[in-house]
Amino acid sequence: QTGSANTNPSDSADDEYITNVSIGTPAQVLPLDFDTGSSDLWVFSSETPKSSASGHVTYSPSKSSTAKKLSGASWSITYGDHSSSSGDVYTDKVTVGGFSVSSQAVESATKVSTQFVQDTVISGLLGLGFDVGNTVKPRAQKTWFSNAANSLAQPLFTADLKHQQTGSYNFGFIDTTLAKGPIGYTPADGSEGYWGFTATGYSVGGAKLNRNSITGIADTGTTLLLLDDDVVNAYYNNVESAQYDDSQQGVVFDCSEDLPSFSFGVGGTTITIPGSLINLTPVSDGSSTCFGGLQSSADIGINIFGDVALKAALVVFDLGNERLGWAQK
Ligand SMILES: CCNC(=O)c1c(-c2ccccc2)csc1NC(=O)CNCCc1c[nH]c2ccccc12
Repeated sequence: QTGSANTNPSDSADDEYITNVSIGTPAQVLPLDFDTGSSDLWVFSSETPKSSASGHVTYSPSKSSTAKKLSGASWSITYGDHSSSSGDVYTDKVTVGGFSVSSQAVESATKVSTQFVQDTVISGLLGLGFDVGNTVKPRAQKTWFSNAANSLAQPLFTADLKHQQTGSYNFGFIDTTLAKGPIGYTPADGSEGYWGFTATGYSVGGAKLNRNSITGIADTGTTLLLLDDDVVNAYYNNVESAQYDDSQQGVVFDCSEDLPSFSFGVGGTTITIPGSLINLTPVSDGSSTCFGGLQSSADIGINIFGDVALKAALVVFDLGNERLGWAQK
């Protein structure tokens, strides 16, 4: 068996990607952000304060004949950007791209931070990280993919995120027609809950790859490509107008600049992010100053290959073989 779900950028900056998920009986369809950088499936619900839930599609367990309260269970999550949510837990039928998990832990939010309240295009997150990262207590719960894996044709999923176009999350199969180049595989480290891996080198503007390895995570839930300062500087040294903007908390440049590409080696293949994907968006509507899709990871302590990098590739999250595959698109 397999599943295939379309996913769409939430706005003109590809800030996040929205995928519809069916929860309960009859189906309640919620737009969720699929997140390989976390391991909780949590939703705005009938238990979320009305003021916070305003504008969001919500899940009502009381309206689902298959919902069951997971008695005594609670959850609480805080992300690196200091956004957070918490609540209690139900199990219910959850269908993604036509594939159903009959008893999935659905974490109902009784509290959500401002950032999520304001982000009305999503009703929560569907974690695709490793189960070790799940925050439910007293007993951690499995992710939707972990519950599905044994019944899928293959225990893997792929992410095909696109700039301002519809992409897909496919479960249980690899559609190689989505890629232009071969898939390079490299071991995945799931010990922290993330999909960790090591790139073998990088280059700017189509030059030969160097041998400076970069260890980081493949994270669909983070918008940017966040790397060490020496890499970021090596890149922006090629961008005439680039400068750090305190108010924007990042590197900005003239929107008219012709940005160089950024390439990294992984699993014996090279992934090249075209410069156009690194020109993320004007700092505000109509501005001729643009915000970079590549920024520093210095104050994060971990390198994040977020959506800016993932958009350049078909990425295979292979749980069965504990490996990540990257193919140029
Ligand atoms: C900016 C979001 N990313 C992070 O905070 C993050 C960090 C991280 C750590 C410290 C400082 C900044 C980031 C490490 S791994 C990692 N990745 C995740 O945490 C993946 N999940 C992000 C979910 C998420 C956080 N804030 C949102 C706002 C809208 C949609 C989704 C989200």
